[in-house]
Parts: sequence; structure tokens; C-alpha cells
Amino acid sequence: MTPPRRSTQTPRFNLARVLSRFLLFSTLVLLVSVALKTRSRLALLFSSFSHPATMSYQQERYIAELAVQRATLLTQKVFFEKAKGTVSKDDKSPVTIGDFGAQALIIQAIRKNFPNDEIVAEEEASSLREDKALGAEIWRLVKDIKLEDAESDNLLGGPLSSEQSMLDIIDEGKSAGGAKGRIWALDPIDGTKGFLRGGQYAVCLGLIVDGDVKVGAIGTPNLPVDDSAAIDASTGAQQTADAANGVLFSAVQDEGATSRPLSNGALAASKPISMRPVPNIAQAVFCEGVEAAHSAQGDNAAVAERLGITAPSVRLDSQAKYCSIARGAGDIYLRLPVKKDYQEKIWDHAAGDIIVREAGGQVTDIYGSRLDFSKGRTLAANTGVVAAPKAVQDQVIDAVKVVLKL
Ligand SMILES: Nc1ncnc2c1ncn2[C@@H]1O[C@H](COP(=O)(O)O)[C@@H](OP(=O)(O)O)[C@H]1O
Ligand SMILES: [Mg+2]
Ligand SMILES: [Mg+2]
Ligand SMILES: [Mg+2]
Repeated sequence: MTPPRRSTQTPRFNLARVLSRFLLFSTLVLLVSVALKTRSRLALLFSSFSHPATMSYQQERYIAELAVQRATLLTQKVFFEKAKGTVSKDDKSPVTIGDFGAQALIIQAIRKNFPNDEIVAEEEASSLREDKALGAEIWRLVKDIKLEDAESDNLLGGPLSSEQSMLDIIDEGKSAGGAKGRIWALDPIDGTKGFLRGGQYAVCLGLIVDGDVKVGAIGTPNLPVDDSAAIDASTGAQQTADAANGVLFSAVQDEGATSRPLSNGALAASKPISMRPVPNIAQAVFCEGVEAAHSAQGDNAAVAERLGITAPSVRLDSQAKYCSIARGAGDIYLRLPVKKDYQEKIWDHAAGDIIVREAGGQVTDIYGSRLDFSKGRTLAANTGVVAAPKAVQDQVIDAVKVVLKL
């Protein structure tokens, strides 16, 4: 009798079955881990299907927040170093290795995600091409900065390939701006003087579409996470040394403004923010700049007096002022001109403008006109800035007009 052939085939058959089960199992594990890793992006995608009308600019907001967050890792490193590689620009204003490095990292993120968009950024690399030592110092910083969450960091583009590519990317912020198309306005360090003094500063990025600001993200590493933590009125420094610092603000048109703690990796959880109501304007708190050359503090004080405000103004460098009033740590931001012919730069205001408006405020110039971001690299059609809760904006403008004899 012929013996059954089954016995000789069994081991081969089992091996195949074990292998196929192993393959199936590994594929499942891989799929689950990919799904978990990308859950935030999937959630974003699914909600875009369920709320198509409210989903515009969500990816832009996400990338802007992450890019600003990554850049603050670099600025914080420089902030705590004694030598900040400061050089004086043609207009005698300071710029540091922190400004250049943050600009490189943020433009890289915009280029990776929105390659066709234009960029209006404050800095340019010509001085670094001449000063090789400074260029090399910035490159040493930039090449090592990454978010601790690999998925978030990859989204912004991996490390730049060379010092040369870093210089080239810094120079991609030279758009003339204007009334058409998608234009990012970037201030890699706003309040450089505050940054050098140990005060407030902000990393600011806004997206302007056809002349209108649609998205804003601002990182303020030295603002307290706690919305109501006291700030020293004269220096802008937080009064309690042990409280946590570092806040990331953002807004999208018609979708509100949010804040979240700055983190070293993926974005932390956010919460909505809004301006506080001002039932009695005499109780309002003013925010203004620290630098007397940037806004007329005497005129600001005269406006406050006219409104019956007696509390001292809170002085903060940078767009931290917009952020502070947007979360109710202060009510009114006045930037009355020192020189009538100074043209404010769009990167000094784009992100702050939308964050305040989405938090329930109004942002205008001294005449009460909305800031016009369609005129190029400057706010050529505006003079000064007045930001306040919508309900009291007219009252503030009236006082400004009386004081400035407009
Ligand atoms: N004469 C002037 N009037 C108004 N703003 C000025 C100015 N000279 C410089 N600035 C701007 O004021 C910004 C800082 O604002 P603030 O005084 O509110 O902190 C600077 O941004 P950078 O620090 O990015 O250069 C700079 O662009
Ligand atoms: Mg500057
Ligand atoms: Mg600035
Ligand atoms: Mg700047």
C-alpha cells in the first residue's frame, strides 16, 4: 500500500501558514501604529468633510503654529546666551542670530508646505554673505533645531542641507507684497530690542490672501501661560518667577482665536481666548510699547486721561501687546505715531491684527480705518494703531482724534 503523502507535506504547509499569519499580524500592527501616529491629521481631515465651510486654512494654521513653535526653540536658546550675535542694520535697528535663524526655519516650513506662496519677511541675508563668521554661527544653531515629535518636525521639512541653502532660504522673504494672491508676513523676532533687554518678544507669522489677513500665529516665549498672571507694568516681565512661561497664540478668520502653552514637540492642547468686556472704560487697562521711539507714550497717556483711565499702562515689547489684550490681560493697545511719516511694516501687525479681531476686538489706525495689508511691505495707507474691544473702539478713536487734533 502506498503510504499517505500528507505526512511529508505537513511541515511545508505549516511554515507557509505561520509565515502568512506573521505577515498579516505585522501588517495590522503597522496599520494601527500609522493610524495612531497620524490621528491628529486624520481628525483634521475627517472634520473637513463634516464641516467643509469652516475648514478653510486649517492646514495653514497648523503649519504656521508648528513652524512658529519650532522657531521659538531657536530663539530661546539665543535668549539665554550672553552673546546674541547682534548687528546693526542700515536703519540702525538691531538684528541678532536669533532673528536670522528663526527666519530660515520658518521660511523652510512655508516652502515645504506651500511652495507657490509669496513671503514678505523682515530680514535678508546680504550681511551674512559678507560676514562669514556670523553666517557660520547661525548655521551651527539652525542645523540642530528640531521639534522633539518626529512627525511634526518632518512636516516642516527635515534639516536644511547646508549653510548656503540656509542663506538662500533667508532671502526668500523678499516679496513686494500687494493686493493679490497668498502672501505670508513673517517677523522672526518682533521686539528685538525687548529680546536683547531680557523683556518680551514674539515670533510672528500671518497669511494674507488678496490683501486680507486670514491666519495668524504668534509665539511669545516670555509671556506667562496663565492668562491672568501679573506682568510687571514697566518691564513686561512676569512677576512670579516660578510660573510657567511660553504661549502660542493663533487665529483663523471667522474661527476664533486660541492659545496653548508652547511645547518642544507636537502642539499642546489649545483653548479659545477672548477679550474681556469693558462695561466702564475708566476701568480699562492700556498696553503700549516699551520703546519711546516706536510710539508716543505722552500722547498715549493723554488719551488714557481723557478716557478717565487711571491705572498705569502695561508696557510690553512686540506683538505680545496684541496677544495680551486678546486674552483679557489688558484691554486697549495704543501705538500712536512718533513721526507722522513712519510706515508700519506688515510683519509687525498681520498676525496680531487677526488674533485680536478674532478674539472680539477691532484693530484700526488713528483715524479709525482698518489696517490695509494690500499696499506692499508696509501699511502705507495707515498711521499708528488702535486696538480695543469692538464695543469701545469708537470711544477710543474719538479720544485719539481729540488728543492728536485730527
Ligand atoms: N519709529 C518707529 N515707529 C514705530 N515702529 C517702529 C519704529 N522703528 C522701528 N519700529 C518697529 O517697532 C517694532 C517693535 O515694536 P514694539 O516697540 O511694539 O516692540 C520693531 O520690530 P522688530 O523688533 O521686529 O524690528 C520695528 O519694526
Ligand atoms: Mg527689526
Ligand atoms: Mg517687528
Ligand atoms: Mg523683527
